[in-house]
Amino acid sequence: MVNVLRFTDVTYVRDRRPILDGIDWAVEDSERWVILGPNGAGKTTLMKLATANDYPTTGSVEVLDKRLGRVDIFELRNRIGFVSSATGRRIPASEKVRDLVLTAAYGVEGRWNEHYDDVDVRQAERILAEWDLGDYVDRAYGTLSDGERKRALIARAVMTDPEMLLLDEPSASLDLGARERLLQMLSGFARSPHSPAMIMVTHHVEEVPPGFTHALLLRDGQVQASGPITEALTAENLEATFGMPFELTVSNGRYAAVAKP
Ligand SMILES: Nc1ncnc2c1ncn2[C@@H]1O[C@H](COP(=O)(O)OP(=O)(O)OP(=O)(O)O)[C@@H](O)[C@H]1O
Repeated sequence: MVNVLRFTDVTYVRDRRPILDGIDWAVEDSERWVILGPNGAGKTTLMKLATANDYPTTGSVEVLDKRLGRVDIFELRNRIGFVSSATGRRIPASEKVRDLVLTAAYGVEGRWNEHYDDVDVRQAERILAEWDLGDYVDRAYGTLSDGERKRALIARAVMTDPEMLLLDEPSASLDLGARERLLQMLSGFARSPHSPAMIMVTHHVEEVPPGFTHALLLRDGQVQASGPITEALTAENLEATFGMPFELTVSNGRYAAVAKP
């Protein structure tokens, strides 16, 4: 087991307000974490630190064994796969799907005049096929549906064989079918021993892919619960996190929560 992420007493303060407050959290390479919490709880801020896109105000964040503030963050970011709605907005609409994945190997968005090796082209096409986009390699990114775009962005994120894959609300805005399809694929990916550590932010327990092993529940910048998913993702912890009582059910690894009448 290798530690890919370690937060020690992390505080992140803006406008004199603690947005993250005393966070202790560690992730190992075999773990798949889901992060839940109400709007404004600090989930995106946590992601920014975990992807080396910002620094804590106090405390320490170690990403892939390197302490933020003492390491070249550009070298570190090459070892991390990250998908968020902001990532998608940076992709030119005319970008071919194959190039979208291929350019990840060179850390650029939008193909210019780079030369790519055949081996990279084949790898990009293989990954696209794995994410069910084998027939879309010559399509422009802007012509894809939301669900197809999400899968294309994940394919791009895994192209560089990252040691950690972070997904910020990958199912947001997807229709039921597209969401279920994505969840099935994420579930399969999560269960593969060859996959990197995974961390996924979501607003809904229904979107937790089976195979995810751990959960972190955040409220007002503080950890309400954290640990193996069966211990952390409980009705009691959801109530403490969202401030209302829930009935929580689990069936075939899928969670569902409704407010108690
Ligand atoms: N740079 C900043 N300056 C001031 N306030 C900030 C800054 N970044 C985040 N915040 C505030 O910190 C709080 C947490 O924001 P964050 O985006 O991390 O929450 P979140 O859990 O991801 O929310 P959501 O579920 O709505 O996406 C919010 O109240 C936000 O307005």
